[in-house]
Amino acid sequence: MAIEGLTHSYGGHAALVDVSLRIAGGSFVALVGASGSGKSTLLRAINGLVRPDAGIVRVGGRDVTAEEPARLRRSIGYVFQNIGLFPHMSVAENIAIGPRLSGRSVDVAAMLRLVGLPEDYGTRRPAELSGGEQQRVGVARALATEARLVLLDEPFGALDPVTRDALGRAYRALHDRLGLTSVMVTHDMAEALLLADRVLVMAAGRIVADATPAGMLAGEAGPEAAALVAVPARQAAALAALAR
Ligand SMILES: Nc1ncnc2c1ncn2[C@@H]1O[C@H](COP(=O)(O)OP(=O)(O)OP(=O)(O)O)[C@@H](O)[C@H]1O
Repeated sequence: MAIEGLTHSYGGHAALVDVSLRIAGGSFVALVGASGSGKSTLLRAINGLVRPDAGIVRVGGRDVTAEEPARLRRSIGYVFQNIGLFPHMSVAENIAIGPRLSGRSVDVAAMLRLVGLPEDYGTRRPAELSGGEQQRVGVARALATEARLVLLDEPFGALDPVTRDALGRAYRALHDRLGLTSVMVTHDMAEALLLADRVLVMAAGRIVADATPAGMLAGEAGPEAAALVAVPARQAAALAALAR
């Protein structure tokens, strides 16, 4: 995926300022930065939920800013915090809805197995699942579209730390197995460092750091990144000292 000169304002407020970026197919990119720095706007400009004022987004060589948003969203997976499952539909219907809109059928049982849920969950309503299970359904729904690019906006943010860790690692394994390209917004720098191949830091609508997790930890990515990395690094050191 390639982004060139992406710029967007809400009213007079600049949310994205001339963002250019290349993301290699198969990579797992984490997007971090302070609240309001433009992370969600960047994701939403990629899948057409936000029409940028200027700039180009190319996915697989085609300019998606020119595409019809509904169609685009059926080819790019999107997983977000409060996943927005339809409460009156069964889990199976929720998973099948995207493909159905494109006139395709989907093997719901296979999708449930893929995200580690029992097949008989298909008949349940979302309210009959835990938050973590609902989030797994959200991942299954995104992947049922056969999307190979998946955007995740704080996907595990509302979960307890144990479930969050398990789901993050399970998603990373799926990413590797299916050869996905994933872009994940997270507020948790430790999660970004542990899951991603590459970490981007945003501030005031711009990308201010871009490095591998190892590069971030080595202090190669500049002051904004160093400040964010200092927190989990200090916590890890403190925990290691406690365990001694
Ligand atoms: N629909 C909107 N209308 C007006 N302003 C908006 C809208 N959406 C976002 N903004 C503003 O644009 C800026 C970037 O918002 P965005 O949601 O992209 O940030 P973010 O980095 O994802 O924040 P957070 O981490 O809090 O989710 C913020 O200042 C926000 O207030």
